[in-house]
Amino acid sequence: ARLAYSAEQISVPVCSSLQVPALQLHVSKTAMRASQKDFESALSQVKLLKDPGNEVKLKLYALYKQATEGPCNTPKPGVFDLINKAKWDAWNALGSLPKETARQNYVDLVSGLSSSSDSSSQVKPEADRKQPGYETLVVTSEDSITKIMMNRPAKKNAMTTQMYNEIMLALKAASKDDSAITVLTGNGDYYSSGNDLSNFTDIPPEGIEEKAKSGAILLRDFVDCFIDFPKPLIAVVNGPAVGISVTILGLFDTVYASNRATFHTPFSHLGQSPEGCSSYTFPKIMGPAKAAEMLIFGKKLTAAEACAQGLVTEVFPDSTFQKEVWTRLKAYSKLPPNAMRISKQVIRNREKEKLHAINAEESRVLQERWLSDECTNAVMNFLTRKAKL
Ligand SMILES: CCCC/C=C/CC(=O)SCCNC(=O)CCNC(=O)[C@H](O)C(C)(C)COP(=O)(O)OP(=O)(O)OC[C@H]1O[C@@H](n2cnc3c(N)ncnc32)[C@H](O)[C@@H]1OP(=O)(O)O
Repeated sequence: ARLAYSAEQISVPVCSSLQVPALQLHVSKTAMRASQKDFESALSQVKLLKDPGNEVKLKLYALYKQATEGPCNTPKPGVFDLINKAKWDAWNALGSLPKETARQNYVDLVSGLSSSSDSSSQVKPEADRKQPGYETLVVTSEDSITKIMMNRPAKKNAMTTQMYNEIMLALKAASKDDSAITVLTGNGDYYSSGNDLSNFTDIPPEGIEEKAKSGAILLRDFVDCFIDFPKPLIAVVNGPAVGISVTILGLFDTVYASNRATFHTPFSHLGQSPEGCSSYTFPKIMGPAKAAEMLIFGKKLTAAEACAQGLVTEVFPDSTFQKEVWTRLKAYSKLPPNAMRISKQVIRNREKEKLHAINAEESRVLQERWLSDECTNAVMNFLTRKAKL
């Protein structure tokens, strides 16, 4: 019955009944002087508030009636007269609360609503809402959404070692914050061009084997964070996506893409092999033949193709992408957070152990690939391509 009330259905009777001349208030003289002015000002203030929701409106209605007429004195409406019954119930629940107390409670409630609506209407610029401590990301939390935005637009959001570490930190923080959903997206024209190939040039004194080993540990830890992430995780793919930024999409709950986005995993071209659990999630999502074309032959998919194959949830025109996606996400973020988390667990939990084992195996294989001539030559080709031009 509660869900059947629209804000409009409730607000008309509640607000119209608030428009009662102050002289009709029967209160004691001392209390009148002290709080009638406050009460009257609360009555005016309430009309300026943003819709506070049906529950609060019922409270306001009940306190108003109690303050002006005393305890509930009308017959109980019939069971099918849902709105009037809810209003009657709210008023009747106040029992014999004195009029003065009801009036004071009304004033306090309106004052609380005014201050909270004042602070929520002050929209701070993104720079002020930005969480500190990240150099390669912009992390913000609002409207129950934590947004993790990769922020190396000049490098097409290529993922450096620092960015992998910061994404892990941001995901761990988001898993514990009070947001309902978490979003990964990219700043600029790319979602991400995948692993930053210059990661391969930073060889420690212990040698290339050590580099491959630490890379495999980093990769495994990074992908584990996605496997274990407890809340709904949404990718907002604002542009082309390459390599690991594509493969981990199989671990997201929802993937929204601009029609400018493409999906490309050129592992063989780079002498490498699949990661991000894609060797398991891609065949499961799109069937083994389509998965092989992407993961072995590096076929680049358009957003529409990726959607047809189940990797992408929905594609939006680039011109309205941000507006449409964020409107939808804001609506989703208002759903009960525990229910969403539990639904995600029910959907994902039985696969977790398997995914961790697959991640470990893919990381082990890649560690060897990174030491191969095929990989070294491909990376050198990319890093020296401009010099050759
Ligand atoms: C430890 C975990 C390891 C996990 C392993 C994951 C595997 C993968 O992710 S494989 C995929 C690796 N990525 C690529 O192969 C993409 C390489 N980049 C490109 O092919 C092109 O840059 C592009 C097609 C993405 C964009 O081409 P476009 O001509 O439009 O722009 P550029 O001038 O090339 O790029 C601008 C700028 O950004 C640099 N850059 C872009 N992507 C990368 C990258 N992945 N690694 C390093 N640097 C990248 C590019 O060099 C340019 O830099 P400069 O302006 O300084 O020249």
